[in-house]
Amino acid sequence: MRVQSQPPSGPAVAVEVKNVTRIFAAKSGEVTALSDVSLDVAAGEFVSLIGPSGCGKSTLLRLIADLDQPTSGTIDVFGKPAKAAREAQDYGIAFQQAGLLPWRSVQANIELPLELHGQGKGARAARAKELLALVGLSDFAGHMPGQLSGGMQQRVAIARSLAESPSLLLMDEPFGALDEMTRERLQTELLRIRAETNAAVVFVTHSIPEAVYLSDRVVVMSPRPGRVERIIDVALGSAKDRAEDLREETQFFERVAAVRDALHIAHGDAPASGGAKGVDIR
Ligand SMILES: Nc1ncnc2c1ncn2[C@@H]1O[C@H](COP(=O)(O)OP(=O)(O)OP(=O)(O)O)[C@@H](O)[C@H]1O
Repeated sequence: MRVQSQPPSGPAVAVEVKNVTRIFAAKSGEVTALSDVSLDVAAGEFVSLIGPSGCGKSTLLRLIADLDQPTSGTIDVFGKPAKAAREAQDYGIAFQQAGLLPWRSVQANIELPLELHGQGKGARAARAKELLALVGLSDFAGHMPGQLSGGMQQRVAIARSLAESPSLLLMDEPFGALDEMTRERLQTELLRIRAETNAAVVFVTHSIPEAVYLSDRVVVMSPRPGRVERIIDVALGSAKDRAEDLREETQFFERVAAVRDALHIAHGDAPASGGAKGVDIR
């Protein structure tokens, strides 16, 4: 199976967000979604963004993906401006809705980015085969998306985001619409995929346990206008050393409590005094 790792000579920083502010024009006046946000994500690092609803998590991810532009500040991806990184296909994207084309088979969906970028039929099919194996769907290449469960569709979307071996994955609540069991299974699968690909990941979630289980660092954002309130170093080992039983360990609960307290402080509550709006503290 082909795996991708950051070349030793490549930049050590995957994403560099510097003093980014994003102000939207709305009917009721201006909305400051992000205010002076700075954040670095190292090559190969998994960073989650968590914070109350409307604090600008998706906005920040969209800015990194160059789907939107900051009002002020700069964003570099692997040392290039976000626009150049998008043009160079340096990252893959997966969102909450799998976003598969219903009239194309699973394999054809995975091949789509390769097809759009002119890769030949044989090479595309070989890559799709590797990716189907990576996400555990080898037997479903010929199925149509509508014949798959939500969790399977999400795995297809992840396979598609990995098609061009990106060194960076941008994921906006990719498991948000799934039941708890499927969600936990896919989290473990994502850890495995990441251990194999060594891609950096920026991951938006509302779930504290999900953020802790997956991440090297958890970025806690303040209510709108979103700022980086605190960064929690999870320090629970590398992706390949994490497994289901981690969820039962004392250290895991300690990190969950640390993120929860940081969210309460960001929200202006006393620590551990009730939930921050829009964040799942289960
Ligand atoms: N295109 C837009 N035009 C106007 N306002 C916008 C636009 N996009 C986002 N906003 C506003 O910016 C703020 C941040 O939105 P964003 O979707 O980034 O938050 P979020 O933290 O991802 O929220 P949630 O957790 O609910 O998904 C919100 O107040 C939202 O209404």
